[in-house]
Amino acid sequence: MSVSKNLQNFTQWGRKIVAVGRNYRDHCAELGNPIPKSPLLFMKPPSSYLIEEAGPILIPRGCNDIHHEVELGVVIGSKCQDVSEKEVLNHVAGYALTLDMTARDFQNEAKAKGNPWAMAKCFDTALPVSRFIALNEIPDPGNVELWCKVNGEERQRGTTSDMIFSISHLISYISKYFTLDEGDLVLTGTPAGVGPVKEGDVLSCGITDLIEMNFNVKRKL
Ligand SMILES: CC(=O)CC(=O)C(=O)O
Ligand SMILES: [Mg+2]
Repeated sequence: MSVSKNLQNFTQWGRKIVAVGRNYRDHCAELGNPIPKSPLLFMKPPSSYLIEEAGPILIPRGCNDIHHEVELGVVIGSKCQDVSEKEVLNHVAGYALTLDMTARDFQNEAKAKGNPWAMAKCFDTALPVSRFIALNEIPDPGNVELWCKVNGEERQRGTTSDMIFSISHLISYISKYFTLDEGDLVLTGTPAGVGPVKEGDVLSCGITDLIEMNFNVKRKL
């Protein structure tokens, strides 16, 4: 797919962000969650994007347990509606390295009450994101090593080959229920090792041999 120069600024488009949860067995196990039979989906708003130069990750007011979740993001290049798994890669413009920051205490409370996860997943700065990564930089999205460190100490290392549902399956599945548009981002779930960060920490993550990003963590005043 040829990518318009403009799409390299996908975070400024204000497009949808669809996130997949529980897509790695080891992560399901660490939080005691069942293995899903079909993709578990939720949304994050474009106002949650945080690019590296823009400042720190802000722990939301009242949150005492914010977790890092490193994930591969997929940038949609053209409208996806009822797209078959075989066709999906024709609609992918590129990728991004992301952190699905999660207020775990808010999420646990919401889960216990059967409420939605918006407070846990949608706060400002809940989606630190890298530059646009072109298709040729990730020749095989099904075999990408992701890592995450807190103050230099490794917390997460996993590979997209361990996803329960592949990128093709996820995007085809989503497109059967709602349309994905150019500039939308799909977060593909996190491997094991999620855990807390606190004010003053430095959170780093990367794709091995390709990209690294670093964020300071502060509490929102
Ligand atoms: C338990 C979660 O927060 C689900 C999620 O986002 C994931 O990546 O898994
Ligand atoms: Mg996640």
